[in-house]
Amino acid sequence: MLFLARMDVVFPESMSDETKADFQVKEKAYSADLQERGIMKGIWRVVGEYSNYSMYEVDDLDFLHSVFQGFPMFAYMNVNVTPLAKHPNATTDDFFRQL
Ligand SMILES: O=C(O)CC1=CCC(=O)O1
Repeated sequence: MLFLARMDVVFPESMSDETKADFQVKEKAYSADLQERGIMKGIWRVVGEYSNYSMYEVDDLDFLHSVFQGFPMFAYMNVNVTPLAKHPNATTDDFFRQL
């Protein structure tokens, strides 16, 4: 099953630049691992915002939740998830293989 997530990152104003940078390094490594494992199918920056859209292919909602909870920035993110079904007009079953 495919899921689209929007993540909005909100760091507290009191957080230092060093701490933010440390979170960003850890987030990048965690994200790269998810992509290598084929769990995260892609991630895109929302232009002009500290937000992303990312896509996940998983069979289990509890597992998806654990994936989100594992993000180092999880405590500082608002996550909205949309499940995606096949559109009747889609010309392929595997969009990502086209990329
Ligand atoms: O959008 C960001 O920079 C935060 C983030 C969440 C997952 C990821 O890889 O980065």
